[in-house]
Amino acid sequence: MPRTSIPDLYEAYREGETLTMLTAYDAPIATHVDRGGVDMILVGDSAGHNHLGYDDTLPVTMEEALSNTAAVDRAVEDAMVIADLPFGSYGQSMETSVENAVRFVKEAGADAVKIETAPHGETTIEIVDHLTELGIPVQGHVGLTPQRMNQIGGGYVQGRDHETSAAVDALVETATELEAAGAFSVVLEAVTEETGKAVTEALEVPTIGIGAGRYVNGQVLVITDLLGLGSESYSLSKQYADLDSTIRTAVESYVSDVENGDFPAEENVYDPMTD
Ligand SMILES: Nc1nc(=O)c2c([nH]1)NC[C@@H]1CN(c3ccc(C(=O)N[C@@H](CCC(=O)O)C(=O)O)cc3)CN21
Ligand SMILES: CC(C)C(=O)C(=O)O
Ligand SMILES: [Mg+2]
Repeated sequence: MPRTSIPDLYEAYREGETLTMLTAYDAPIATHVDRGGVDMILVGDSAGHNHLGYDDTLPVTMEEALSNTAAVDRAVEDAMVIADLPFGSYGQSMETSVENAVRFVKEAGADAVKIETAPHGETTIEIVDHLTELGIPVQGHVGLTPQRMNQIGGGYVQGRDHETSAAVDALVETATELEAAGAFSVVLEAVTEETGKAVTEALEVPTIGIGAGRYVNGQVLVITDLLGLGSESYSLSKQYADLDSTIRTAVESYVSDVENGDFPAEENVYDPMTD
């Protein structure tokens, strides 16, 4: 069975199914995310802080993002694999933007790419248009766009002052422009529920929310938040497991077993060769 395609996604969406997406940065986690049944796996540039130990997403390089995507690609059978284009890998010229996006498809096995767009960001909207024409499906991303954190200044909810504000109008217009440029769906990050609803109503393609309330067409979370693995807790998220304590307890038990001489035990020791 081939992986989930754009038509498969649209069919599920038309049938009223709420779409599911999670991030993954490596093969073992991607295996569980895939077999667990999500529609889309995003190899997020949130790997920066959640996988690679950086402070945020900005330092993530092409090579790191390609390596993460290839690892996820090798593990995934069913879900659509979307590569998040890292900061600086698109936007400086159409040529390098296309070249870099193509590498995710050709070298790393991505089925689609995702690009962040600032309010009315003409440059990235044009890139979405070009990539779509070349056969690379593009997911848009508006609202809080962490690659612009140096401008935004922190984890601030975007376009908060209700439907009347210019900020919300700009979000709706930008998402509409992304759809017109060919984006197959649009991620909405950290916006009020009213904004999420307004953008979703304005678009025909599905909206995927993270901290965008209930009236969107799909949800995405960062996998390490969901697993309780080395991340802060955010009110937009939900923690379904506590891997931090599971892993810490396992490591401490190993250390004390070795120190106490309880590991290796008899069953962990090889017998001599017998004839
Ligand atoms: N691991 C991880 N998971 C995430 O979900 C996540 C990140 N990292 N990094 C940044 C983005 C943006 N996120 C967030 C998180 C909280 C607010 C929030 O509650 N903002 C408050 C202000 C908080 C403040 O004063 O700093 C607001 O009212 O705008 C917004 C966006 C979560 N996101
Ligand atoms: C949170 C999602 C949408 C993302 O862009 C990421 O994980 O990098
Ligand atoms: Mg991202």
